[in-house]
Amino acid sequence: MSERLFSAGCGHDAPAMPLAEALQRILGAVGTVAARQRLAVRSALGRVLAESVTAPADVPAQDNSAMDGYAVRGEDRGTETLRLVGSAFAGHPFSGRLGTGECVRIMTGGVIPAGADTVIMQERARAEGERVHIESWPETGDNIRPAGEDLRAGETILGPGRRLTPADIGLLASVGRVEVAVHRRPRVAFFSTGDELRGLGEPLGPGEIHDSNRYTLHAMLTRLGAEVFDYGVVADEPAALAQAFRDASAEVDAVLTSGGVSVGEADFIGRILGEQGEVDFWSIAMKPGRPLTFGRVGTAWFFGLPGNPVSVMATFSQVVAPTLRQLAGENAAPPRRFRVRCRSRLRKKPGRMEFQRGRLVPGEDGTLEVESVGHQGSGILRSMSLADCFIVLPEDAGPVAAGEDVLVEPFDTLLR
Ligand SMILES: Nc1nc2c(c(=O)[nH]1)N[C@H]1C(S)=C(S)[C@@H](COP(=O)(O)OP(=O)(O)OC[C@H]3O[C@@H](n4cnc5c(N)ncnc54)[C@H](O)[C@@H]3O)O[C@H]1N2
Ligand code: MOO
Ligand SMILES: [Mg+2]
Repeated sequence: MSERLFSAGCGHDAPAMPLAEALQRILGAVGTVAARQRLAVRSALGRVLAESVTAPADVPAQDNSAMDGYAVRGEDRGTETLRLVGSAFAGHPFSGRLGTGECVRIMTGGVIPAGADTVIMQERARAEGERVHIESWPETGDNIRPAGEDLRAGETILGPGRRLTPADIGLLASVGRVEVAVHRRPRVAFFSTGDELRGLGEPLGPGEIHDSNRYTLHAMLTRLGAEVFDYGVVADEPAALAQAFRDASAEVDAVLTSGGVSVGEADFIGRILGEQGEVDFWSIAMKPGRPLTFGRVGTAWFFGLPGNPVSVMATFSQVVAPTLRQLAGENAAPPRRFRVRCRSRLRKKPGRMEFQRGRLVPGEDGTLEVESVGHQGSGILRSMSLADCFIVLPEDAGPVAAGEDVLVEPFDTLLR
């Protein structure tokens, strides 16, 4: 742990840190999981590439036909009848060379025979045995997909830090890649804290609730491709929490908890983190999510997420996800935010950057607009379920009147 990281911002009287500053601090401290492994291309979906991949040859390797029809010579343009001299089906090239007045039957994907430079689609021609009558000539060069049109030999097609998408998997296959080097997945342990929490299938006593945060966390971690270690529910008891901190931090890159980070008499996370590890900051100027706590325990990074279910999701998406993406070696872009008209009136007090839950809708003229999903309390998990974007309101902003522009951040695959 660097001196710099833990030299400032600690203590329960420190002011809430702006989100951007907190992120910069964390990302500056957290490196990348160095270990790599080689995986079969088929198994690499969602993994982060740890090498640069170049195309060993042009794709497609040869000029080929975009249509079923006849390969011809542009010089013969205007000739009404051509002589059929062979065929070029996909996988079965024509081995000869086209002479004056000749054509070759060709199928989509068939290699353009030597001498040919144009394909006439079969709807524009009529064959009678060896004679092919051309009804209308295209421009010379039409209906040909040139070699290297998709990829050029030597061209970098994917770079380190790329999280592989389905298209990338296909692209790798298209250049004949069998295996790729990827980063090891980040290992993340997590547990819920709270005497009131009951597991699924257990009846609820007075004042008890079902533990939902552990399920949301598991789901979001799964979307990020983390290797997860679920340590269950831990009671609001310092000794039990201290033990859980020790158990969970062994051999993982990060530990996440939910609950117990505020100032209540059963909120022990900050204290235990201080005893078992180090606290960097414990308050962030974001709503929901103010008491987000960050530090280090053993060799793992620690994130104490607030207990409120929406606070868990908001802090995870804004702070934990970028951190885990970086740990995983991903070259992640900052969140994409767009300015759109807001249909709803929004309550907001200056002080914290807010992540209100919204839904994107087409306006009267089809332009994008956003509306609030309603109740914005940080205990209203339904607001996340109904939403498809965050309405991002800056720290110093006040209320928003209906019809004003706001910034929206559409949910990506982490939250959808
Ligand atoms: N006097 C103050 N009180 C509070 C402040 C404050 O600044 N001063 N901040 C509020 C804010 S903002 C938040 S956010 C919460 C954070 O609370 P904790 O992280 O201490 O979480 P808990 O007190 O343990 O629980 C809060 C809330 O969430 C429910 N919860 C907890 N875990 C789960 C779970 N796994 N699944 C579902 N729901 C869970 C819990 O029952 C509570 O209702 O503090 C405010 N208070
Ligand atoms: O900061 Mo808290 O998450 O608003 O309820
Ligand atoms: Mg509390």
